[in-house]
Amino acid sequence: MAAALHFGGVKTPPSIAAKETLQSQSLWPQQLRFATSVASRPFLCRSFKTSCSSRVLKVSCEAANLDVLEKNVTATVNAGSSGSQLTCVMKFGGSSVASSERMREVADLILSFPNERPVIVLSAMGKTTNKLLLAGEKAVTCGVTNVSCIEELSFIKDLHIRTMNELGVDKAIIDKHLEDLEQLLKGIAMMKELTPRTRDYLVSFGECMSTRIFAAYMNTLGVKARQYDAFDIGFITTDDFTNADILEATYPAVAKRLYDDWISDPAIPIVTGFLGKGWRTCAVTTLGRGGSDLTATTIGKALGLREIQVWKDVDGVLTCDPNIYPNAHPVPYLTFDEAAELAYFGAQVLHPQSMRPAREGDIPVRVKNSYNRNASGTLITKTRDMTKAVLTSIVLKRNVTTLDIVSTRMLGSFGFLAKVFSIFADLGISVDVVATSEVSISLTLDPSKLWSRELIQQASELDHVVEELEKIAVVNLLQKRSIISLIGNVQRSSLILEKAFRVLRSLGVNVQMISQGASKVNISLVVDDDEAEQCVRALHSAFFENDLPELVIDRGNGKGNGSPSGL
Ligand SMILES: Nc1ncnc2c1ncn2[C@@H]1O[C@H](COP(=O)(O)OP(=O)(O)O)[C@@H](O)[C@H]1O
Ligand SMILES: N[C@@H](CC(=O)OP(=O)(O)O)C(=O)O
Repeated sequence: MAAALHFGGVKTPPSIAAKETLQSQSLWPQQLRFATSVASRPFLCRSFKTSCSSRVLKVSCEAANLDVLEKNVTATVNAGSSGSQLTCVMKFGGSSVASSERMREVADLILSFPNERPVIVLSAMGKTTNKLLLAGEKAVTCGVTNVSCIEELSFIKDLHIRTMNELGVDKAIIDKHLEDLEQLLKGIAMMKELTPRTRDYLVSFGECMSTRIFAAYMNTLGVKARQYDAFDIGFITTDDFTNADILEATYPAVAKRLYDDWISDPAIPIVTGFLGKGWRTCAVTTLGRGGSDLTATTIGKALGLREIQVWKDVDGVLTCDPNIYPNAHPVPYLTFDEAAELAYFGAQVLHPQSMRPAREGDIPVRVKNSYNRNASGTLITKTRDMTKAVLTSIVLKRNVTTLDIVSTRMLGSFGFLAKVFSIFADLGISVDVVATSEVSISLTLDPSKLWSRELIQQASELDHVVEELEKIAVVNLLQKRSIISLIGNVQRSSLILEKAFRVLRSLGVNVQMISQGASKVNISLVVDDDEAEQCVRALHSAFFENDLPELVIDRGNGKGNGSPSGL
């Protein structure tokens, strides 16, 4: 296998000390509201402006027919005072709103920021999405008459009804959803199939119900709140069911709808996370698992808000997955690039695409713990002071397939690389990590793209990839691999690699591939799945607890004997 390392120069990002100082003085400083220019976000009339004019894309979507009308719309924002605009997004994930008790806590948390006028984004309660998917799968085989006995359906009904009872809200608000959900499951049972499109419609019930319950609860507290289904307020997506992308038309549409409503009748918007509307089909789509983070950052960008807060069940982005290493600790600052890389390479804490809107809108993202609101969390911004940074976080992506492709020299090097990548493009398979020489390529395939397909389809797609590649190369397909990503200051790559390899060598682990991404914040190492967790734990100890193994001598068995030598 050929592995290529490319260590390019990295510019030291300017310090964000000024912004950080403001934020440390007061958690959500008013001053930052005016930090970015209105001109850079033409749709918005922020601060003291009383009206603004902008070109808005109006999308009307009717039965597989998309009309995109460009219209000059004058949105009049009669703010009255600087204090009346929406200020931030607060997103609460499933773990934050898992029960009535949690919903009370979240309402209290929101109200503990009296200077904020937030847009709230909610996920489905607890593990509702998983339960809905399981119920759907059971419905395929259980027969129509047995649908009402599906355990997960009963669980979902009980959870939501109990929550409404305990919160004292009118149960009628989700009666129709519970009825429709059961009907849908009967439809699936009758058809004996669960298509990706139906799957998305099925899981949408989770967010549609949690937001209705929460908005009703806020109203009972005397706080005016208004529920929104994202697919009704302009979240326009591709029709890639289960993993849809947000289209540009979303930003002006969402901004117009939320601002118009806010101006004419102010009420805290409570928006369903995770959901959209396919631009061709007009059917409900989802943004991929964990997609409510992306909903939050999209709204933040659309409205040009001061800050996007994502409230989780951990004290921020941690130095590694706490399920692998319970002593992982919070990372106080990250750049959008670091966070994106971390999310893309498998850290469940953020949706892989969620940093894009925040970066484009240059809106800080704060990851906080709704169970421990005083923890300072992680602040994600465009730049940060990297002078002292070495490693920020270690991320593990399991169950990866790697391919070693060596040219049979039927093509020149240009033709070879182009042909290889065109095969992946034609099959719609994303590649994660790549290392190349002139005549060979080692790469890993993005498992999330394969997960969304049926197992049988995955297997035949892999066969097909290999078959195509074998026309020009010798191919070696290796499964059950893991990517360990070292996210940090790759300007210190030699230091990072020296330390990392010392740790891996002490474990007797051979790295099968190594690559540094173009983002310059990530070094990826590919190892066997069954060695990966042990490696992450040892790397964490070495980098974050200074528990570095002694230098070792290789005695020919690849394991070393623990006695120091110059590496
Ligand atoms: N590097 C990491 N930092 C923080 N949490 C992580 C990390 N890697 C994995 N996790 C997991 O991500 C979970 C939070 O993400 P998620 O479940 O999507 O939150 P929510 O449902 O609240 O949006 C944590 O409970 C933790 O187990
Ligand atoms: N409920 C969806 C969307 C989401 O973002 O959830 P969470 O915020 O709990 O990760 C899911 O489980 O994927």
